[in-house]
Amino acid sequence: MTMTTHDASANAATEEPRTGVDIVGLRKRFRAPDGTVVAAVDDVTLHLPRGDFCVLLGPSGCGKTTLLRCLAGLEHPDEGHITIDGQPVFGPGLRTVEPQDRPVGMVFQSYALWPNMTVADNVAFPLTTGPRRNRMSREQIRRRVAEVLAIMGLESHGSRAIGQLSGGQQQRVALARAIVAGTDVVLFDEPLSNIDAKVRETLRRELRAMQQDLGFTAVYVTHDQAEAMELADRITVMRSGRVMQNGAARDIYERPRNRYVAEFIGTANLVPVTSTGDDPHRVTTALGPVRIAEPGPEGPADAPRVVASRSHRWWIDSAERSGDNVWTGEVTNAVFAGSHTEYVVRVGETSVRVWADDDPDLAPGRQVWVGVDPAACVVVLDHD
Ligand SMILES: Nc1ncnc2c1ncn2[C@@H]1O[C@H](COP(=O)(O)OP(=O)(O)OP(=O)(O)O)[C@@H](O)[C@H]1O
Repeated sequence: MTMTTHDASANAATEEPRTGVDIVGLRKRFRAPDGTVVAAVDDVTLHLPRGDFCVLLGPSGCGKTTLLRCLAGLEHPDEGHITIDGQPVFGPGLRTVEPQDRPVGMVFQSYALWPNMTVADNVAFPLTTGPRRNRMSREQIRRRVAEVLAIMGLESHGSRAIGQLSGGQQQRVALARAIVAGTDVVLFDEPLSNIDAKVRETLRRELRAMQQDLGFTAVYVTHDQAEAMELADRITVMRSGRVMQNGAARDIYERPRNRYVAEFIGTANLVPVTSTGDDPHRVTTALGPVRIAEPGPEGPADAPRVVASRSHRWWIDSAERSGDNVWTGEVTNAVFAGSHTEYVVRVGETSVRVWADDDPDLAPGRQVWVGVDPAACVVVLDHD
C-alpha cells in the first residue's frame, strides 16, 4: 500500500468537530429462544479518543460484536447514548440514525462486498448512497476511488469482478470501501480472521500504518490478544457484556486491574496475596514475601488480591542466588517455544512459569533459582 492523506473533497461530509466515539450507559439485551435474557452489552461507558486505534477484546460471547454493531446502527440498543465524531447517533428522544447515515465506515469479517459489481463500483458505493450521494461529481468519485485503490495496492484491479480476487485482496477492497468517504471513524469486526496467517500478518501491519497515516479513529473487534497488542493504542477488555478494563495498551499489559485481564493478555504468574503489612511495597504471598512496584488497585480492603508478573520478566539460574524476590525450586517442565523456553518451576506448593530467552537447558528435576524484578510485580484483584 502507498500512503496518502485524506482528500479534502471526501471530507466535506465531516465538518463537525472530530471527537472520536463516546458511549454512555449503553445496554443491549437479547432474548434467547428458550426465553432467557442475555445482557450482551451491560451498562458500557467508554470514550474512544479521536485518532486512536481502539481494540475491543474479549472471548467469544463477551459482547464486543454487539457493541460494535450498536455503533454501526446495525443493532438498536435498549438504553444509553452514542456520539460518533461529534454527532449524536443514539439516545433518548433521538430519531433513529440509520447505518448509512452514520459517520462511520465498516469492515466485516465476511468482507460483505457486492459480488456482481466491479472492485471500483464496490469501493465507490458509500459515495453514491446515503448522506454523501450527489455530493461529488462522477469524475471526483472516479479520482477518489483510484486514490484509495492505490493506497491498498489495488490500482490495477478496479475493473475486476470481486470473484477474481483472493481473500486478502477482497479484504483490501473492503478496507478501501471503508475509508473512501473519509469518515473519521472506521469500525472493524474481526476483519482478518478469514485470511491465512502470513497474509494476515502483512495486512495487520499495513492496516496499522494506514490508520496512523490517515489518522482515522479505528474501533476494532478481536478475540486475539496478540493481534490486539500489535494494533492497539487503546484496549478495552470485555467480559459478559461489561468493560473489565479500558486503557492504553501498555497499561493494560503492565498494570492489569484484575486476574481476568492479566490472564487474558499475555502469560502471567498470579500468586495469591496472603497478607499485607505497613510497607506498601511488600506483600506476603504463597511464595513468601514479595517486593512489588506499587500498591495494589483500589477496591474493598478485604477483596482477595494476587501478585501478577509476566513470565518473560522472570529469570532462571542453576547457580545459587539471593536477594529480594529470589526463590529456589525444582524444574517440573521445560518446553522449547522457538523465541524462548518456558520452564515450569515448583517453589514450595506454587508453580511459576519462567520464559528464558537463552535456553539454559535445565532438565526437569533440576534444582534452580528463579526470580523477578520488583518493578515487574503488580498487585491485582483476584476477582472482577
Ligand atoms: N441476535 C441475537 N439473538 C440472541 N442472542 C444474541 C444475538 N446476538 C448476540 N447474542 C448473544 O449476545 C452475547 C454477545 O454476543 P456477541 O456476538 O456480541 O459476542 P462476541 O464477543 O462478539 O462473540 P464472538 O467473538 O463469538 O462474535 C452472546 O451471548 C450471544 O449469544
